[in-house]
Amino acid sequence: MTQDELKKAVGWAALKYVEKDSIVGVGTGSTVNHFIDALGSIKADIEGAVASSEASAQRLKALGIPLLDLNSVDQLDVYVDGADEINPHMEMIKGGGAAHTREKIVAAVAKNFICIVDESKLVDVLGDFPLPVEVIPMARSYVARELVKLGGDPVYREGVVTDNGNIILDVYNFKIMHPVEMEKTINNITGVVANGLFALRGANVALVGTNEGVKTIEG
Ligand SMILES: O=C[C@H](O)[C@H](O)[C@H](O)COP(=O)(O)O
Repeated sequence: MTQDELKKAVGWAALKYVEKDSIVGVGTGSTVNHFIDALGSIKADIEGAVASSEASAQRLKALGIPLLDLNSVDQLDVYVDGADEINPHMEMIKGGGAAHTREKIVAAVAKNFICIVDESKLVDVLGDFPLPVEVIPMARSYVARELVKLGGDPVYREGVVTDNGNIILDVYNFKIMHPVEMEKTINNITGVVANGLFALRGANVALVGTNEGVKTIEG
């Protein structure tokens, strides 16, 4: 199977976590795009969706799935999203598409985070994928210097502006042995909006697309 076929398989497999008449939290990215297509096939059975990005919102809208503002929702049963890396503790790196800040916010409101990935995203130690950090534009150089002090190698993602109007620094050469501490440490740098580590709030379930079928890992 191609990587896109594995993504499609997990996108559709995630439908089984969607309750009737519920509001669904929807992530961002090429894997989630398959989940959005799947959601379109049951749109009459759900109340609507909360999107974690403008891109996902557009896609949901195009399929006629009602969009809700997160501020009008107390709790979501499920949040479905992809990841750039996921480790055996269900901790992730996200933000390859610069959407991680809003993803964290929507995930925070959800009871269950269902992570959908193809098997290339499974790792033992996070950090081969450069860690995305969303930064207020005027703080870019300061934050970059602080990230160097932590042992990383930050690179400005040229030409990318997040949905929140900020910039992204991708941090190379981190071997992230303690994701929770690292997530807190980076978020404490003044000027950082959010970093792409999802360790304080990891996934509850991972659906992994493999050539032998979709595997379910519970956290
Ligand atoms: O900012 C983007 C998100 O965190 C994505 O969920 C992540 O990058 C995975 O995307 P994809 O499913 O396209 O590999």
